[in-house]
Amino acid sequence: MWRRVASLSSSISSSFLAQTASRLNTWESLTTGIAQQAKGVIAPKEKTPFITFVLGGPGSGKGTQCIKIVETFGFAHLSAGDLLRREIASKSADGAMILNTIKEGKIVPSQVTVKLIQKEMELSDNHKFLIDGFPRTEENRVSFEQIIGVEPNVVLFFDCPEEEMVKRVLNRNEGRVDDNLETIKKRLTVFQALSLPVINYYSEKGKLYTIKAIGTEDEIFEQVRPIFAAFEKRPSL
Ligand SMILES: Nc1ncnc2c1ncn2[C@@H]1O[C@H](COP(=O)(O)OP(=O)(O)O)[C@@H](O)[C@H]1O
Ligand SMILES: O=c1ccn([C@@H]2O[C@H](COP(=O)(O)OP(=O)(O)O)[C@@H](O)[C@H]2O)c(=O)[nH]1
Ligand SMILES: [Mg+2]
Repeated sequence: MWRRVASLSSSISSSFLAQTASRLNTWESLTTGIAQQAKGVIAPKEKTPFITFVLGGPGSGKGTQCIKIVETFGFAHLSAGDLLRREIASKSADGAMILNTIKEGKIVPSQVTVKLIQKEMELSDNHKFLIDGFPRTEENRVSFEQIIGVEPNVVLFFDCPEEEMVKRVLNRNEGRVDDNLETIKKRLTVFQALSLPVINYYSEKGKLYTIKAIGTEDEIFEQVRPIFAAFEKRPSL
């Protein structure tokens, strides 16, 4: 519970802790639990987070495959889109802006999305995260790195033909304001222009795993499974 660590840390006035925390980046200061250990409240050091970004166009099957990854490998699933829709439903200050942005198929300002993701990560007891549908732009990516202070271990790209994505989204039937032909066209343009550069960035970094996202859900998962199975053998996961 990284949020609890953070709040305890702020209540400790020792200059050693203050100096140490300021030298650490945000993530480290949240995760090391220095403050708690100094007080003897806890506790073992938290595990290093293992972060997977799940990318792909609208309807490529990100959410569907995330459910299977959670079931098989025990990750926490953080869907950026779901977090934003929750903000709309809760009528928060940003709700109206988020709704308009989603209707237009555009991208919500990075700070808003990263803050929501950060909150969920802090609240989670898990150290393995699937971040679904984020980052969608280079600006999103940089903002995550700056605010959270870590990079993903793995980036999955569900590569699906546009025609198939459109068909799936129009049949999704979840009552979403953006599941209509007009918005899908805009989202596909945004995906090509803003999201593909992020995918290329991770490809160049050697972190990208491309999945051919056509076939049955189970067939697609058989491409995903070995990726995490290999990481499970390593001490980092
Ligand atoms: N392999 C598949 N074949 C056919 N339909 C699929 C497949 N995977 C997912 N779907 C369906 O397509 C729609 C979009 O899938 P979803 O997981 O929501 O995609 P995304 O999160 O990438 O937008 C959903 O209705 C889902 O049930
Ligand atoms: O990091 C994100 C994730 C989502 N969205 C907005 O939320 C919409 C729906 O995203 P979601 O991931 O739920 O869609 P999916 O790709 O799963 O269909 C996107 O089109 C964007 O308008 C955003 O602005 N930033
Ligand atoms: Mg989705």
